[in-house]
Amino acid sequence: MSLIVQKFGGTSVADAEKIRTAARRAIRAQQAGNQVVMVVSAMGKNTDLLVDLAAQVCQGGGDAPAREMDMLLSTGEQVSVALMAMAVHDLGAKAVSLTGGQIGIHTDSSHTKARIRSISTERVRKLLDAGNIVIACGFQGIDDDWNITTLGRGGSDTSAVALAAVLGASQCEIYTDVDGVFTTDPRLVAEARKMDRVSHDEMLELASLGAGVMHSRSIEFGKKFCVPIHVKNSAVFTDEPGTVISTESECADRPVSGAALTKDEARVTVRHIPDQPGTSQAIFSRLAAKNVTVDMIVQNLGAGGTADISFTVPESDLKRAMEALREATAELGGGDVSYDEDVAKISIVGLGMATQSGVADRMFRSLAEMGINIIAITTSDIKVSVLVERARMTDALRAVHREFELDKPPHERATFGEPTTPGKQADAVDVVAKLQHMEDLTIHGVALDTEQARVSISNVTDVPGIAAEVFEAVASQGVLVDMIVQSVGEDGRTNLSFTVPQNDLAKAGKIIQELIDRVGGEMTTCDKIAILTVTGVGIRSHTGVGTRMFQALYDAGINVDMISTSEVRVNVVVDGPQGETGLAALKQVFADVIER
Ligand SMILES: Nc1ncnc2c1ncn2[C@@H]1O[C@H](COP(=O)(O)OP(=O)(O)O)[C@@H](O)[C@H]1O
Ligand SMILES: N[C@@H](CC(=O)OP(=O)(O)O)C(=O)O
Repeated sequence: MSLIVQKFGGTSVADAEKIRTAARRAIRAQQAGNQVVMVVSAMGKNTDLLVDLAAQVCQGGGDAPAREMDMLLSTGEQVSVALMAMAVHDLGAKAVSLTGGQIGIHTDSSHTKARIRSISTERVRKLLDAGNIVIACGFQGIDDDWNITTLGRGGSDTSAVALAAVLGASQCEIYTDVDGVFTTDPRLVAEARKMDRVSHDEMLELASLGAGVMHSRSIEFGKKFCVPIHVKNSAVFTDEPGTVISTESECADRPVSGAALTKDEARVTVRHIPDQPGTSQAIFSRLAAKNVTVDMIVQNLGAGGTADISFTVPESDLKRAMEALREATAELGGGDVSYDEDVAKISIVGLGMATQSGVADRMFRSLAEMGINIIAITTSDIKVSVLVERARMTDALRAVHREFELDKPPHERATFGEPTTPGKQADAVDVVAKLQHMEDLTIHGVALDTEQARVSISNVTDVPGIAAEVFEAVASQGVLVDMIVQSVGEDGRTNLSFTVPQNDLAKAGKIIQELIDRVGGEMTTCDKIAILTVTGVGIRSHTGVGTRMFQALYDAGINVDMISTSEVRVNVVVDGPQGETGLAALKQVFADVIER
């Protein structure tokens, strides 16, 4: 008998009628011959109401104790599962509701953002075998000391996919208030189109860059444990397929599959820090110690012995980030820290981007045409992110959606009816081994690329259109740009660095020189750089990765020139001759977590 996990988000259990509709759906799946586990979130906006209540009670300026926050937030899901079980009974089937602790979802003790360590399946299996629909609280677990923990906002998706993985479910259905995963948030861009399918890597990036329809860590599980995920509309009772998240992209030859917006992050900049080995390590180890997740790290080449570094942090972590930075700058003996909450991050994601030139410049041009200034840029092989002023974020999202014609279906559309199970079925022994460390860090590999060169432009006028002009010039020469970073400007000037294949450096250098002769600025190039890359799953959200990486490079006496991060990789640029030493250092520091 096959087992199905059905997850119902808050929007799908917002009132009594919706709860009954969800219960009917589960009963129907059971009547079709499946065992059914429902994972349910708090009703409607109840979690938000609880967060708000906590803020009203804590007026002393401090944060509410995290343990008590979890005790409070977990109650939202407890209300839903009890009501859901009652609805199932009322409709004539058997059901038992369980809290995270009762199921045996064991987590670490990092309250409000706990990670799953393991899940016991015995109790769930017994209840299923006795003919029950099992109704599980999403979003919560229990630590070694029986404290209730929560998995971070939106975490019920992660509970659902993790349960599907341990129970060997044939599929995990995510029911929500839209028809599936769209090319961008349909609430913000009316032309957004539902995708038939999307690959794990694209979804990982989209989810971590703001596509709130899925919790990014749930995609890690989907990928690690080969769980087919179907995102569907809970209000529609048809065979409408929704979106399948699996190994395949919707269309391989399109450069961009989707766009996302993050508006709850703040930009932090540390200027005038000593440009020497150990700077990044001092900063990121302190941030990691305070469990601050960092994104969009932009470090540009230093000038006059000092460097600037900028990054974004969730607004809710800003206070802790500032404390960490005060400690770090005191230790480094210099550095001015500033922040800006009036920013939003716009990203484009697509597997096809890795092999096509002229993608980033199209994004930059579409923003320039709307008069939107780019504050900072970072890229990885399958995404480009830019920081813009918050007031212009929706215009920016619409502009990039239009530019890449995401509203139009791809020519060669993947057909439905194909098996949705991934090509590579996980080996049973492998799965069991991984399940013992459910959410531990997994690194696929460490790599060195010595075929790239770097071009850096400093002191160019910071106006809309400058990035578009630079990358259109490079693309006009047919040169494939790999990493791009644009740091946060100062006094109306900004700096841009990017990497190109060594063979193309002369071409790129010539065209950029012509450009800066016109618009001002200075160019430096380096014909031999080394790019060190760590790839894996959920790298960005494991704050320890950056720390280990920068510590290892520091210990090896290597200075980091550029950094870029994404959910599935971290790249750093170092001096060419130091590449091999850097590679050896990284292999050693990640030896215990590299997948064999
Ligand atoms: N790329 C996207 N595709 C679909 N929905 C998206 C996307 N990005 C953001 N969303 C938003 O996510 C919402 C669903 O997530 P959420 O409100 O958390 O629902 P649930 O309560 O089901 O978890 C949608 O209503 C939509 O506005
Ligand atoms: N109720 C939790 C967990 C969750 O995942 O909710 P939803 O499925 O409605 O996004 C939250 O609001 O964060």
